Amino acid sequence: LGNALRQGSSWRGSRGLLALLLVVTCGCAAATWLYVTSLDSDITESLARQREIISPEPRVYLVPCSEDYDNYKRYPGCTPQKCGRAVTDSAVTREEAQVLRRLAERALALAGSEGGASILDLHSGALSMGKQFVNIYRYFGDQIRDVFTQEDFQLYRDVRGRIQAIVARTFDLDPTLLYLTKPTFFSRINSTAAKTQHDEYWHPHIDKVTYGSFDYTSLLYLSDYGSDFTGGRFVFMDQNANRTVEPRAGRVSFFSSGSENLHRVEKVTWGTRYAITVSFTCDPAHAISDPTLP
Ligand SMILES: O=C(O)CCC(=O)C(=O)O
Ligand SMILES: [Fe+2]
Repeated sequence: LGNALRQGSSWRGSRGLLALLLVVTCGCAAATWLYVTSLDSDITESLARQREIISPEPRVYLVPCSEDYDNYKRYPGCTPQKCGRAVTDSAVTREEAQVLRRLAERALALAGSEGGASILDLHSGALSMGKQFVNIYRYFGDQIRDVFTQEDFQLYRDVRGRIQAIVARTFDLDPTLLYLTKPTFFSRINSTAAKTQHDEYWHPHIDKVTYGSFDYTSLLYLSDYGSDFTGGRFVFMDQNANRTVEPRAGRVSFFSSGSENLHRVEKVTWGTRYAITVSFTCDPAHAISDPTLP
């Protein structure tokens, strides 16, 4: 009997050991899974889909500010203290976006890059042509008045003002301490293979590093993802995930320009994508005035 009891208890003991082993194995598997998925940056979330309408309030996604801003002079009331991204479909109407898109089509039809990405900067007059740029005001002279009207410039100024107000409201800034800066430009992207570095729009970058004076970047989309073009989504590249914004005509996406907002644009696979990049600085020395016809 004593023997049988001893055997019984040792059997119970090894069953306990087996259960413990099972728990440890499952625990290890779960930890490994969590670790692997945390390394996997292929998780993609959408911040804004083309088919939804984000209105009246912007959809705001805050992230901690990077230390980038510490390397620059601080401008109270403007320098980012609140960082992140936001998307709104109520700042610019689809009709206004269409007017601006037609303007971009007319202007970029004058020339354009040989590769897939062309830009037009109304301030400097820079327009992609073949493998380089020309100054539209010099190159086309008075003819440029057939392409742009005073009303076009008025609409551009209006839209710029509305975007500035919404950036200021979202990030708790004084709107009068935010200035337009350069480059501010129209872009046209299609699936033609790149011919020069200027055509390589898809590289991950930080606007503050690429463009220096930027503190807040805004993008006004003039065409629709999925119907005017495919590919070409905007991607915020976060530590653990990619967060996309699908372009929609009239949609404004805006964000603080530091490394908290590393981003890229997917390659356009079909069709043509139009957008305007409107950038803001806190440094009055880098301010530019609204473009006007010469
Ligand atoms: O067109 C876009 O969606 C983004 C372009 C961009 O990243 C830039 O102009 O710096
Ligand atoms: Fe950018």
